[in-house]
Amino acid sequence: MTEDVKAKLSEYRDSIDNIDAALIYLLSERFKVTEKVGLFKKKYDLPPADPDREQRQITRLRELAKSAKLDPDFSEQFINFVIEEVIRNHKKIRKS
Ligand SMILES: C=C(O[C@@H]1C=C(C(=O)O)C=C[C@H]1O)C(=O)O
Repeated sequence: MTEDVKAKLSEYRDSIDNIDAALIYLLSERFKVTEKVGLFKKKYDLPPADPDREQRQITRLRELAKSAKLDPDFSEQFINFVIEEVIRNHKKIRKS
């Protein structure tokens, strides 16, 4: 690898590292809110999962992904992965 190639790759990776950090902070904020929702649902005896809400989120995010030139299938998989974890947490909160 030439020094130029190394420098360019390092520049791209610095940018990736910043984006990854932003994603972690954003996810952390999202999980802070969903924890509040979990406590709220426990208090008012609401079910941990809401499939209708999830379907609306998926539809919305698939549209957003298309306009952002991101693969809508990837976006759907990603949000399903996150929601799955949220529901797991809500079930734990409900039992606590
Ligand atoms: C956060 C909620 O609970 C669950 C988790 C969701 C999410 O992470 O976006 C969406 C719907 C629910 O299945 C909610 O009902 O709003």
